[in-house]
Amino acid sequence: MRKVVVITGANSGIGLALCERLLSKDDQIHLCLACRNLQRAENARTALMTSHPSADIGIVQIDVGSIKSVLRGAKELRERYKRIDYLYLNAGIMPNPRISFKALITGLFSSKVISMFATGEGLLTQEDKVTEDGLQEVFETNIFGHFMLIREIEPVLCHADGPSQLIWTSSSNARRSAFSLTDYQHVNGQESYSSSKYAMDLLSVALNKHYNQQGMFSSVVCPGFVLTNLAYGILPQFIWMFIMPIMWLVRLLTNTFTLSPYNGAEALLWLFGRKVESLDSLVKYHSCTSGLGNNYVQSSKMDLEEESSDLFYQKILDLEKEVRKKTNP
Ligand SMILES: NC(=O)C1=CN([C@@H]2O[C@H](COP(=O)(O)OP(=O)(O)OC[C@H]3O[C@@H](n4cnc5c(N)ncnc54)[C@H](OP(=O)(O)O)[C@@H]3O)[C@@H](O)[C@H]2O)C=CC1
Ligand SMILES: CC(C)=CCC[C@@H](C)[C@H]1CC[C@H]2C3=C(CC[C@]12C)[C@@]1(C)CCC(=O)C[C@@H]1CC3
Repeated sequence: MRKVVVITGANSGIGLALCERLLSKDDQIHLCLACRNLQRAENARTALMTSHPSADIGIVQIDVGSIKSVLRGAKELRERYKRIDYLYLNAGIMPNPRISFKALITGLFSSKVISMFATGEGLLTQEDKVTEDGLQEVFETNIFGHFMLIREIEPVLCHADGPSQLIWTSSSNARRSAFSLTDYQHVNGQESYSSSKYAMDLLSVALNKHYNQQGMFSSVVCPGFVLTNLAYGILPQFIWMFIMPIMWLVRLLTNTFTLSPYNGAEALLWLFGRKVESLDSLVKYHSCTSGLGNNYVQSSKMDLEEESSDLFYQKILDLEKEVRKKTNP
């Protein structure tokens, strides 16, 4: 039977590169592009069909920043598939990013220069807003919409006849100090992206604890720094192209400058087909590119305590209840 692979945010960047690479690895899969914009999804399908003419590709419209859309999309997935083998939770935003050039210049002459390039720590702030659902946009898009999606399609994800895998696109920018259990949506602060990506680590650990026995396994990936639409929101594309030689030099310092979506998708692809017994819930998988341009996967321990993961899980379950009450009074 064909393996069913659903990917959110599949129409561009790392998501689209992952689709290309999955089809090259296994042309027998059924790929489902879960995107918010149908025209962009169609364009992505056309591009994928050009390179893989016999590919089996479906589309489902899901805006993970809208509960209504998630519920509608999830219903469609439940009706369309008996089982989903892989769910890549990849869609993500970093709205209105601002670089602190002062921090960048200071960082260049400090001992933290390598970690600054690897994680972007201290260099970026964002401006978040409240969605129609009354949630912080970054939290809802990067985390909560995806969580609701998982909950809604649980019946097709959890089965006795073989495991299913959830694979989150997190970030090296995920930082414990940007996250607070008392402000898990990051209402107060300007690092909503970093906070949401840290929340992803906490959630993945909790999902493993609650769902492994039901056959569902969750992993977290850091794709490194990749030049995609997300990066073009930070600086225009022509500036990135202009400083490309500098970025290749930075690659000599840190293997996290993967730069191309193809390279960034390395760890996401590596997890496809991996035996779930070999995965460690408390580990993140990083796409890495060496100075010579070779790709490989590295793992690192998550910076968390299981107790915080449990507490966050309880909070997200409470929020789910609240949101469901509002949606279906
Ligand atoms: N670029 C980088 O350096 C890094 C990126 N990441 C993460 O990788 C993931 C992919 O981003 P990347 O490929 O870089 O950037 P892109 O902007 O190219 O891709 C983001 C994808 O997410 C989709 N998306 C955004 N908001 C929503 C929404 N509300 N509902 C459904 N889909 C949505 C976008 O759709 P649309 O085209 O309609 O906007 C797009 O397909 C993100 O989670 C990002 O945080 C992590 C580490 C580094
Ligand atoms: C000379 C040069 C390379 C300048 C660029 C400086 C910064 C704009 C980048 C250095 C590290 C980058 C980075 C990200 C954004 C751009 C930088 C801060 C991310 C935060 C983008 C989104 C992620 O998920 C992680 C990235 C980590 C590294």
